[in-house]
Amino acid sequence: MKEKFAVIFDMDGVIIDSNPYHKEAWLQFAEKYNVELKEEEVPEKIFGKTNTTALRDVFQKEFSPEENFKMGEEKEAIYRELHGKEMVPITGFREFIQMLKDNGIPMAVATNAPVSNVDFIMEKTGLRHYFDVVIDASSVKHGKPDPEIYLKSAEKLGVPSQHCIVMEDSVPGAEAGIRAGMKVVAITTSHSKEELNHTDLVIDGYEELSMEKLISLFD
Ligand SMILES: O=P(O)(O)OC[C@H]1O[C@@H](O)[C@H](O)[C@@H](O)[C@@H]1O
Repeated sequence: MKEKFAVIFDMDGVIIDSNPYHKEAWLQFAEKYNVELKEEEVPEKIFGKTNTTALRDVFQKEFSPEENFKMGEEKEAIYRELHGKEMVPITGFREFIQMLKDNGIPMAVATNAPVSNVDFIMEKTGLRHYFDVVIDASSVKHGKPDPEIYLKSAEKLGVPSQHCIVMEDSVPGAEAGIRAGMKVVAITTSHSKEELNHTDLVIDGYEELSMEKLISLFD
């Protein structure tokens, strides 16, 4: 691959290992509203989804945009309270993006999460300055698994989508990257290798990645 490539990161489960806290937050939220939500249902119903989709699937009804926003923010306040004190990037993540930066690789964050969580996580981890583009759920019409957020990120980075690598942990997120025509590397923070093995590469940790390995995805 002679041309420059770009890397677009999902946020939850890729930059920070947040899904255990999201799971607990959703269980508390559902209990408060007296809605049945079993722990084992959370990965499929919630991981990688927008709050609008998760609220619809958990409550089994459609909410107005205003209700989605209000209830979503209520759930996220529980999440931030639970995760805020101990938030650190996933082991090896900081070193990985430093390596990309040193090699002049453009980087973006594209997340189904609301902007309130993006701001909170970027501030807590101090990582925002690494990214040329940061896009949250409010900037697109259709969240992942629709490819819109990844296509928009590539456009903003000024890199053709076939020269982009997506880093994902969720099933809908990996689908969005594949549908965007990008290379997808999946990390097993939230799902098993088997659930992610339709991607280009599955890793258990960032220490498995090098510039050579990333370049070889385009061979
Ligand atoms: O697109 P990302 O970064 O995986 O984030 C989207 C969602 O990821 C999920 O895993 C969380 O439970 C959600 O609450 C969150 O909004």
